Amino acid sequence: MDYLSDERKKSDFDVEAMKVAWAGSIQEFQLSDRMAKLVANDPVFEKFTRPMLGRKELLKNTLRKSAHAWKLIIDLRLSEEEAKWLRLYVDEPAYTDLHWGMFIPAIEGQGTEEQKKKWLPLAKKMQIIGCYAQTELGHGSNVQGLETTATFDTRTDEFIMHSPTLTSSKWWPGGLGKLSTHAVVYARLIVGGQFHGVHGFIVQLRSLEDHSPLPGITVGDIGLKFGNGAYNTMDNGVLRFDHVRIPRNQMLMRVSQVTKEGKIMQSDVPRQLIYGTMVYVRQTIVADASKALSRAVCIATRYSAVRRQFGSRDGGPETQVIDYKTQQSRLFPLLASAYAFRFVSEWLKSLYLDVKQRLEANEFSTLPEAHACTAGLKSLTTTATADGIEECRKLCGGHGYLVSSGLPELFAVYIPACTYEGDNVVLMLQVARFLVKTVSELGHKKPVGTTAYMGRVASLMQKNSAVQTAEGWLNPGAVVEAFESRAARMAVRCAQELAKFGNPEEGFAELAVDLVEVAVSHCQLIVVTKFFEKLQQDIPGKGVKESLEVLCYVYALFLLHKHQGDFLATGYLTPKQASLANAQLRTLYSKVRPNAIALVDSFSYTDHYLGSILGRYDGNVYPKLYEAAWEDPLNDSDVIDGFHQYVQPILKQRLHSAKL
Ligand SMILES: CCC/C=C/C(=O)SCCNC(=O)CCNC(=O)[C@H](O)C(C)(C)COP(=O)([O-])OP(=O)([O-])OC[C@H]1O[C@@H](n2cnc3c(N)ncnc32)[C@H](O)[C@@H]1OP(=O)([O-])[O-]
Ligand SMILES: Cc1cc2nc3c(=O)[nH]c(=O)nc-3n(C[C@H](O)[C@H](O)[C@H](O)COP(=O)(O)OP(=O)(O)OC[C@H]3O[C@@H](n4cnc5c(N)ncnc54)[C@H](O)[C@@H]3O)c2cc1C
Repeated sequence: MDYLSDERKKSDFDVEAMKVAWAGSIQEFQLSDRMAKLVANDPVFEKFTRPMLGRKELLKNTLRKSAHAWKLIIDLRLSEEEAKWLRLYVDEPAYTDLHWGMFIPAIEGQGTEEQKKKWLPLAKKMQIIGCYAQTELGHGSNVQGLETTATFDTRTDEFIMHSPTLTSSKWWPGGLGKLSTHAVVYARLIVGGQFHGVHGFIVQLRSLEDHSPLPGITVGDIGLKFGNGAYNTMDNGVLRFDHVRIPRNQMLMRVSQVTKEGKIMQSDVPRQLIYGTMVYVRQTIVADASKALSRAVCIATRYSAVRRQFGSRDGGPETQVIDYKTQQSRLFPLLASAYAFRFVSEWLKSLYLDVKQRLEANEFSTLPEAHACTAGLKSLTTTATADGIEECRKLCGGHGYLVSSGLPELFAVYIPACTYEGDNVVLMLQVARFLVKTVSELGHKKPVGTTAYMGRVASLMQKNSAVQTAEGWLNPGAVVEAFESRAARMAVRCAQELAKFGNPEEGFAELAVDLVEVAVSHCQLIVVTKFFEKLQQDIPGKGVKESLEVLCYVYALFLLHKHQGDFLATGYLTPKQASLANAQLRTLYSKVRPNAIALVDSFSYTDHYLGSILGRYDGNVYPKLYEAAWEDPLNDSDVIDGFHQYVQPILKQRLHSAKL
């Protein structure tokens, strides 16, 4: 029985067409759908018992699933793209994520042609397993502060990898703890006693025969992390080197080369390319944010339609909690954000691919913008998603706290995204630096791309909003101009404050909080703009574009309401205009309401991937929650182990004293 069928009948758009719009194209939809079903129908990928397992059993279980996934990839001759989707739907962090997601991209981006030819075939056939070993116990954010050394020995034509201090121990790399045979290790290059910056080195860690650590290498797992199951399926590791020698040709040499004689040769490639893998991964993290948020929203939306509280005094049905305005005002902006992040990630991927092609042709002019966009959008979307998952848990009331809701594990797995690949504050400060530089160059350099609006800064500083009615906000020009004016005015104001400091670095440190707010406002502008640009494309299907338009306005006006302090303080809006935006937002929520279930169905998630009783497609929540309770190991017997030993004596003592 489909308990949500009445809800599904209420929608006024073509759900199948929306699935394609969400996926990006019919091909993407079919590919992803095929992989989702392949995983969902395979009992090896069962995941409901995961949070109950001890660490060793948990990790072994992950290895079993990864091996099965690899077998499927080989047997079914899946393409790299199909394999990526398959791993995503297996939905279990594993060493393979770092192998495919960072080790291989690091070699692709920073290796020479010769190095790629040697290492990539081995890695792609999984004859070696690699990880990305950058962070240390003492330094993560400050990459230039890493302490591991790679000292060139001209006599033997080798680098000596060494961990000179405790704080130089590599700490955190996923896949390092127990599984990687190799790592791209980031270390201070020392040639002729001089420091020549941090570079990547391919280092073998474990024997390919018996997997034992090679001489001079100490390696292990860093221990349990937040949550049951969750990220504990990953062997984040610690690594120390004691004068380990590697051949010279294992330094990744696309940016700088060290010759046999110990000479450093710089190519025309900027040194920032050493950070290139992080740019690539940050871009993928934005797409992952839309996945994680849409999952949480799907669970909370379906459950909000099933759950009823209050409202009936005559024995009739109570009110579905999704009909409460407060529930809508918390849930629908998250639904809109999931779509907004999906479309901005689509755009970011195309920006990244363009930059990648240019880099391959040694054209580096767009790298700073790519860095600012990937860093800023990674920070913005992961912060919103982590907060959004927790909000979805609250939206599900008490049952959201049950592991079987799927939300606790999703939250525990997701939240480190705010930290890994760059702490979100540190990344926003990078965006702020880029914006301040853009403002300072306005006199002689025309800003382009996502900062083009800064070129109109004079008019954005003067013009105020012309919106007079709530309907007046349903105008892309009015909304985008509001976000542009806010971002431009905040950036200029900050630049003026910075100019008051004699030392710019001192000013930057002092004004860091304001600078982060400037960066956030710029990134929100990007997301809003890219959503409107998406709506200008041809989006087929009855009512699909109209529904997306509603979500786009919800996203923008929700942000406007949330940050109305900024919009008012910069003088672009009057309090009346801000309250008109809020009135429009209420109307928009009423438009989302009948489509809410269809909008989450459009994510096309299988019940396996959602992993949630509250978010089941058929809405059959209560019987399944009840059944699941009896599957808990505590309910294997009526009297639990330990009762007779620890509880009964207390009870007996009470009976005894009562007799007295
Ligand atoms: C999925 C789960 C697995 C997780 C894995 C991990 O976590 S792996 C570990 C993840 N770890 C982290 O994410 C660590 C986070 N930390 C970092 O990325 C860096 O240490 C930093 C960016 C914070 C500072 O860098 P810095 O000390 O070099 O100092 P600086 O600020 O002065 O910058 C100098 C110049 O470089 C520019 N530029 C900077 N980055 C990039 C870039 N990617 N591209 C292009 N350009 C970039 C910057 O704009 C500036 O340009 P300008 O003004 O001269 O034209
Ligand atoms: C689950 C997980 C997986 C990971 N996987 C890998 C991996 O595979 N490979 C790898 O190399 N690393 C990995 N990491 C490490 C990760 O990249 C770092 O933890 C991350 O870059 C943050 O650095 P940090 O830990 O040094 O934080 P810190 O920089 O110590 O942050 C602590 C606090 O200081 C603040 N702060 C720091 N610098 C500044 C500043 N300049 N201005 C203002 N505030 C500042 C931060 O905002 C934060 O609040 C992983 C981490 C996690 C949690």
